[in-house]
Amino acid sequence: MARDPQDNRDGMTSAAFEEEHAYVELAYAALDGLRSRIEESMQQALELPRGGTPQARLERDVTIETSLTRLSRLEVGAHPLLFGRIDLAEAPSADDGEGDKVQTSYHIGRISLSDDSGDPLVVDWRAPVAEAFYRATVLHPMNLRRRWHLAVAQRHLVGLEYEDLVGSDRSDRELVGRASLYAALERPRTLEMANIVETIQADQDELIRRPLNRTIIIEGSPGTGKTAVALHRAAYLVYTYRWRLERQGVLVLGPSESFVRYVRSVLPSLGESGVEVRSISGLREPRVDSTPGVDPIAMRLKGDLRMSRVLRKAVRDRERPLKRPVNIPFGSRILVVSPELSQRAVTAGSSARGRHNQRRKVVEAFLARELAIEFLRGGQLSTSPADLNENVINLFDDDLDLPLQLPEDSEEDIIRDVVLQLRRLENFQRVMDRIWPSLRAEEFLFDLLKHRSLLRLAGGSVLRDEEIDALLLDSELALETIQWSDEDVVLLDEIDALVGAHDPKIFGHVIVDEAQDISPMAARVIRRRTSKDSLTILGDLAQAISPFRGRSWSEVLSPFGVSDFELIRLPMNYRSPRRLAEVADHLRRRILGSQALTEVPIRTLAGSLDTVVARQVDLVERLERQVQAWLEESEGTVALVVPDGAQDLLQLICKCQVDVARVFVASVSGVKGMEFDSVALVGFDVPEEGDLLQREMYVALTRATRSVSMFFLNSIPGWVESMLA
Ligand SMILES: Nc1ncnc2c1ncn2[C@@H]1O[C@H](COP(=O)(O)OP(=O)(O)OP(=O)(O)O)[C@@H](O)[C@H]1O
Repeated sequence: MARDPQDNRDGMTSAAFEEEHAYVELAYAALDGLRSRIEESMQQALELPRGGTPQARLERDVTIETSLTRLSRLEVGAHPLLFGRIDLAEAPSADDGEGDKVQTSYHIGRISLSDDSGDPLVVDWRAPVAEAFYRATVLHPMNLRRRWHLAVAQRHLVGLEYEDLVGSDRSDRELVGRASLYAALERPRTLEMANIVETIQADQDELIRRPLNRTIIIEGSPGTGKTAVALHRAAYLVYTYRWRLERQGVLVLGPSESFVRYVRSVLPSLGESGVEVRSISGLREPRVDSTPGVDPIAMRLKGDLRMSRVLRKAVRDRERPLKRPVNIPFGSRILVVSPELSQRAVTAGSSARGRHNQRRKVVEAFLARELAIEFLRGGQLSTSPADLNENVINLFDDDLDLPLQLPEDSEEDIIRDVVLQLRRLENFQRVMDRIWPSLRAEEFLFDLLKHRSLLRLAGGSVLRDEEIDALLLDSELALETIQWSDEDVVLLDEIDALVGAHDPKIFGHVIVDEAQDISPMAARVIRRRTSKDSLTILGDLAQAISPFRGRSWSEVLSPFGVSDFELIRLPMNYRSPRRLAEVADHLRRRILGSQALTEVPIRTLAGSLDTVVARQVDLVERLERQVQAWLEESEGTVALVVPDGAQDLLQLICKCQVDVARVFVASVSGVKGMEFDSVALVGFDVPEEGDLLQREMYVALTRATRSVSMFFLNSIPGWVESMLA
């Protein structure tokens, strides 16, 4: 990185600086001008008289709609409008029109802007021309002579630097915009992730700009920028394939609601609103409040692919003929639904197309028609006093508009009339509910998980007895008060699909972050929302902490129905300071064994890691002191993390009196994918290293950008001591 040769010591008065300073002002003035022109035309449309021809009304609505969309695309908030400039080595030939101005340098920014004559003032970072800004290296200069990095704050240029790409002897692995990158990496964190658009590195850019209709897996250890790549790729795809993705949209999936909150401001800060960011359980419509599961056995079972067979069978079990005949009083007659008739109705439903709830109509039509034919043949005359009573009521029931048989009516007319009346009859619907009920996922799952007999009927051939026991809900629970788990919501979504309750939205591209823990059943939730083979999957097998940990990428991917994918590794760690990277590397090798590859930590900060033994009685106080010290040391954030399942400990440390705007308290699953300046790991004291605890420790420890303290409640386990030695 070099400064402009004419720079004086503070670099503020050089000719280049002045020139860029003026350019930044010009670009902001153009942005303001464009915004006020759009606002003006929208205002004019709003002031038009309300009435007018339908054509005029339509035009006005379109003007308002387009103005609002254009304004939202020009929204850069407090972020710099532009941050880079590229100078071309050779000007492109101007063969597309005589007298065209040949552009030899471009400014790169968050959005595209042109001057009054239509020449680009700022080029959107996602446009093809901007690619060289991120990717050019000395070995592959991509026709760049020089690359500039502009630091802009509050609409003014405050710093300027450049790199020469020709005539320099730097190696190809050079970081792009080193000074800006380091400044970004060293800044204190907030509880919301920041975008990296100004400092995207070449290998990240290459992944961000991969074409749409592919499945790629991006793996990398913690801090290699997977989430950053995921979000910038979403913004890139929406921009580049706008005409295809405008309606369908792009979906980014994260591991939890806290993760969704953590990343939610990145896409708006990139000026992109066409991307939905959700957790998997947050995908289902209508939304169900759910919490992460606590019982690993039930969690594993509910995520197991066998559940799709159990649920399919459970739905079929609700499509069942009557065991005994049922009488339906109808006028002065009794129509009998025999087991044999109900069986034929079920068979008609089973062989029809569509899903369970839609096929109910077929069953209903079949049954009503058969009964109407019976009616035509005379049915049975009612004799029982109860029936007669009901018949009398039926006869005077306004709703029952009994078919009046006129001589000219054809048999078909009469049948049609009877069918209509039967369908409105409560007794008839009651029979329908017995043989082919209309199913709602919540009630259906609640019934299934509450009754051993139903579970055994549905799952007896694929689940063992102890597995059925593990799935059973507490018999005291009521549907109105049940707390669904995230895994239950995955099952609800499967049931929706089986019964045809809600048709899920299909996205043009789906990006799945932290995919290592996606259960096979959750993969089906995603697959139902994905257009074929247009997926970006990101994750790290060493960070798998769910009951499905220990799988290979092929195993993770198989329930997605994708067999053709490319696996790419991100090579650099942008998060961990040296000491933490070293310990993390050690843990990674213990978890993955010989397959563990090491990423290059690029930060120079040493960082710190210490251990504390605290007794339960003074744990809260000691944590508070540590948190206070960290908060005074830097403006950043702190996380207090306990192992998953340590509910009591979590409740205890929630008592810490801390600044909630900067301190986050959670178990390991709740901090997956997130980042904090300092992290306290609390209660990881297991004498023997277990696979799960090591993985959880790995996830928790690698959240920190500066310091980690491990608080043990008994003593420092030997395996931890030897690892830290
Ligand atoms: N090119 C870059 N410029 C500036 N910051 C970067 C860049 N790449 C990554 N970072 C920063 O590095 C940190 C780690 O990135 P990110 O959270 O995307 O990593 P990750 O691979 O998803 O980690 P994990 O596996 O732990 O979820 C973030 O603060 C991110 O902003």
